[in-house]
Amino acid sequence: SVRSFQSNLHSPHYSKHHTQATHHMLDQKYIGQAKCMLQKVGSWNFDIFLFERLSNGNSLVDLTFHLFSEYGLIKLFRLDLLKLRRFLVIVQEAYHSENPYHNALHAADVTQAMYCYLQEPQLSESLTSCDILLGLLAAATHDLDHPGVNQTFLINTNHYLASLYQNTSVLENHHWKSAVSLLRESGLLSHFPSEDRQCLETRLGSLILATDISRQNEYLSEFRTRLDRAELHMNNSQDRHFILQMALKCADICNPCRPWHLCKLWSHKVTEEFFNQGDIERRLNLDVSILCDRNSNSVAKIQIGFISFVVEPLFVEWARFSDTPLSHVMLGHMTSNKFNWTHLPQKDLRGTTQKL
Ligand SMILES: Nc1ncnc2c1ncn2[C@@H]1O[C@@H]2COP(=O)(O)O[C@H]2[C@H]1O
Ligand SMILES: [Zn+2]
Repeated sequence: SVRSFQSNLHSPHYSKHHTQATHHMLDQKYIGQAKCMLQKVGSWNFDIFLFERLSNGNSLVDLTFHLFSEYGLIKLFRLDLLKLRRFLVIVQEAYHSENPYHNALHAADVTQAMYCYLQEPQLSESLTSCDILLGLLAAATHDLDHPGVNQTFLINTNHYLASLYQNTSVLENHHWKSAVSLLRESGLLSHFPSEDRQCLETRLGSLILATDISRQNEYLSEFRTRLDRAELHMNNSQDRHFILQMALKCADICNPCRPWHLCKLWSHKVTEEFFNQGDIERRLNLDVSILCDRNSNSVAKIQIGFISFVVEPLFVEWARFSDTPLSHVMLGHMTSNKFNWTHLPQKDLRGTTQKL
């Protein structure tokens, strides 16, 4: 179980005096434990931080590759194993490891959450293999080459991406276009008929663009309306695509719905990235963006606002659509995490990762 890996990690075997050979054996041991963790990849408690350390920083590659094989997508779409691995490696490397939050680990976390949602009865009973392929691809690539600053910053500093995409969904357009170039560069889908490839690239864009958080209200009111009118039919391909968009949106902001120790780590990472941007803005004499001022914000304050105004409204609708044990677990964590941010003493709010 996951617990036994954790205790292994603290075992006294790992001392400075080990030989090359013992290090190799330890590597093997970690790889074995990472493999073992993948047996529980569908668990909402999956500890992606632990998996990242056991897989030596390759969580996005290893996790996505595992899901592709588990779904039989490799055989079904006649994917070349080497091309697939190479594609996943260039995707992982195109994330900026120096970003505290928008790095390959966030992409791996979103992919794992997406997998959990794809397994929900409403989806698993209706999605086609093509839908699943797209859902996983979109999750893995949705923040590709993220610069660690937001759209406002790019606009205010006259970044070329802002003018290229005319100040609208600047980052999401860039993530999409980057994903498409890596797909083409890897040749992963080069054996597909060109209409199929075209369709896949377009749908990929529509999924990634849905993660633009500034457009959340549009997606949410459409979701609400269609739920009210019982208008979502999973045998309709457009409705399935809409649900994939909503699932990806949920996966992207699900970190406040994870168990407390995971939620806390993500919150500190995202805040660190916001505050870094604020520091740069201050240095450049720009207005410091609302959530980015470390002098007037705290992690807890940001989380309480984010949960109340962004996460809760989305997950409440999702739970209407997919009224399952998982949805209840997520809402339960969300509520108790919000309670913790509101009531726990300062010393219990710090984020820590245990070391190998
Ligand atoms: N725990 C969190 N607290 C505050 N903002 C968050 C949190 N998680 C995600 N976000 C924001 O939600 C956004 C979703 O899209 P992005 O991943 O581009 O960028 C994300 C952050 O800006
Ligand atoms: Zn994201």
